[in-house]
Amino acid sequence: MVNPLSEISSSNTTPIDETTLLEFDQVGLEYPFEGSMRRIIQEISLSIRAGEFVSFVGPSGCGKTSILRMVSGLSPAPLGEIRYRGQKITKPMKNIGIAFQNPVMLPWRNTLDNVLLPLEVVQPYKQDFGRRKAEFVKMAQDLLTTVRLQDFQKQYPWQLSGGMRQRSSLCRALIHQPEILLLDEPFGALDAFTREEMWVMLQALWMKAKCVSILITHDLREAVFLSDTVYVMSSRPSSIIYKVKIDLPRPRTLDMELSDDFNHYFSNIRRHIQH
Ligand SMILES: Nc1ncnc2c1ncn2[C@@H]1O[C@H](COP(=O)(O)OP(=O)(O)OP(=O)(O)O)[C@@H](O)[C@H]1O
Repeated sequence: MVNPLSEISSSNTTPIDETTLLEFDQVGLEYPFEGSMRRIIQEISLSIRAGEFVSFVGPSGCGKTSILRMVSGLSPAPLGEIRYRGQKITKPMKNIGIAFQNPVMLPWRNTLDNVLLPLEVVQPYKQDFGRRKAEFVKMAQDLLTTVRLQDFQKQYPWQLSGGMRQRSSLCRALIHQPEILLLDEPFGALDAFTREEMWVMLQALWMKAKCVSILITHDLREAVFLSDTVYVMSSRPSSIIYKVKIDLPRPRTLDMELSDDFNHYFSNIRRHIQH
């Protein structure tokens, strides 16, 4: 059985940089609703280490997607602050990768060219694109190989399955080596078998990229499988009601889902959500 103290220990099996990359300091959120302001997030304070994989789970409408928007800087935190390397996030961040539930790929570009796209538009890669193209193609091919799409580089999005498109979009989100990867229910549209395959591939990508990953998901097994830390949010106005460190060794395998430890984590998280 899992030692219950592991839930408050800082043990982690992934060799990563221990420095804090992101800090949430009394972050709150409200939106206008029917003529007044409605509180969505009451207060969240937490910190995320460089290279950590965290998930947020909680009831619909508690503000999970809004957390990603605040971290991205597209909608900076209106109450309290989120700091990246000690600096308050006030504008869109440059070094993030994003993957959503429905990957948008350009239909006139093949898989390889879709993955390369960020390097054509994001500095400092953009200015060097012509000169370093062979190196960039190699980077894209390495990512595609990690998700077993090495034989589909020349296919167009409409020639790929939903799972393949999502794998390509994860490669595209990581090609510019972001420090933070934001994942908003990336596998929500996939069937259960494909989704589990995607967990394994995302884990492989993340272990190579060593970036912070923040996953929003309704799938508690997905959160346990992938995360170093799972945060459970209450309903609106929300706060963090439970934090658990997932002390399973990496790389995790799908067989681990059957283990007592895995199920202990899963049922504890589910119990806190039901509360
Ligand atoms: N731009 C906005 N203006 C007003 N209200 C908003 C805005 N964006 C989100 N909301 C409201 O804030 C609340 C939280 O939205 P958010 O999408 O962050 O929740 P969520 O936890 O991700 O939900 P779900 O699990 O259903 O995707 C919802 O009630 C939503 O209607």
